[in-house]
Amino acid sequence: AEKCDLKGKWKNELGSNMTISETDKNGYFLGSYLTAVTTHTNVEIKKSPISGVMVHSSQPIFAFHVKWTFSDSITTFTGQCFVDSSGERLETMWLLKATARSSDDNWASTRVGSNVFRRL
Ligand SMILES: CC(=O)N1C(=O)N[C@@H]2[C@H](CCCCC(=O)O)SC[C@@H]21
Repeated sequence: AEKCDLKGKWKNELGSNMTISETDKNGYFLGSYLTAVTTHTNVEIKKSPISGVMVHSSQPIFAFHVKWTFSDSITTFTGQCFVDSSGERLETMWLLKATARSSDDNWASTRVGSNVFRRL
């Protein structure tokens, strides 16, 4: 299969954009994420740091987390980079953990979803 490279700029169908850096020889990478959406009202959305790891291969699997700079929450993404007829795409699933006031409220503090990113 052709090589799918994580490095570069990606966008998803929500309009969120992310940039992923070079991966080092151990597969670690950094980046930044600008989300188009948030559950928080009256916050200014800002770029947030990505740190992640991938397995070197032609269609690499990866995992990364985003520590949101404008809310007390973290999203972890897990996925794989594929090459198809229309180019490269990242197929991901994510978990968003928001800070709960107490363990009683914790049941409502994790969101899950899936998402596809294409090259910007
Ligand atoms: C790719 C995808 O589905 N998502 C995306 O691009 N933005 C939203 C979430 C943004 C969370 C911001 C902080 C917060 O509201 O707590 S992470 C999963 C979802």
